[in-house]
Amino acid sequence: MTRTVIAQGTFDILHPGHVHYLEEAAAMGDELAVIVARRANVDHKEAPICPATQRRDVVAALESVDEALLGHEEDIFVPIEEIDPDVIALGHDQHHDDDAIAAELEARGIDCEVRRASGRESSDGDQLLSTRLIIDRILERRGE
Ligand SMILES: Cc1cc2nc3c(=O)[nH]c(=O)nc-3n(C[C@H](O)[C@H](O)[C@H](O)COP(=O)(O)O)c2cc1C
Ligand SMILES: Nc1ncnc2c1ncn2[C@@H]1O[C@H](COP(=O)(O)OP(=O)(O)OP(=O)(O)O)[C@@H](O)[C@H]1O
Repeated sequence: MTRTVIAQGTFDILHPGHVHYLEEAAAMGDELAVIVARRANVDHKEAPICPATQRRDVVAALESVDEALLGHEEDIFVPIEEIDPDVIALGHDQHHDDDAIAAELEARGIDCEVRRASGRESSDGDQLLSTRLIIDRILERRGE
């Protein structure tokens, strides 16, 4: 039986931390589907710069990704109900609570494991492994 894994995030400006996360998530099963967050749901940090369709299309082009789709505007569990995954791979720093997600899955009758991926650190101390760091560097270099 094919094991489907779900990963999710904003993926505004891609960097090797995203590549690491999605490769690790893909290795948790046979097929990886990635839910790309809608701008309206990115409320815990600055809103993304790139449009949602652009973020989805770039994620879809990665080798580890079988499918990338736009998230639901109001109910983040709707795509999960449709895909019915075997594993949800949370990112190492995603603010979601593992137990709360597991409880909601159970309440909706979705039999799915919740796992946490690992974080990738800069190998030479110089890499910019977060979208925020990349944007901060751009603003610094352009003298904003
Ligand atoms: C299981 C799961 C499903 C999600 N589904 C959606 C969704 O359908 N639509 C959406 O806009 N965001 C969805 N999200 C939320 C975003 O993917 C994301 O966590 C957040 O909005 C962006 O923050 P981040 O990139 O720091 O994780 C989901 C998150 C989780 C954990
Ligand atoms: N360095 C990293 N190592 C492993 N996973 C990462 C890394 N950076 C981001 N991710 C994961 O990628 C997914 C999408 O992350 P997101 O788009 O929020 O990127 P980000 O670079 O962390 O953004 P920001 O700097 O704005 O918080 C999340 O699940 C996150 O945990």
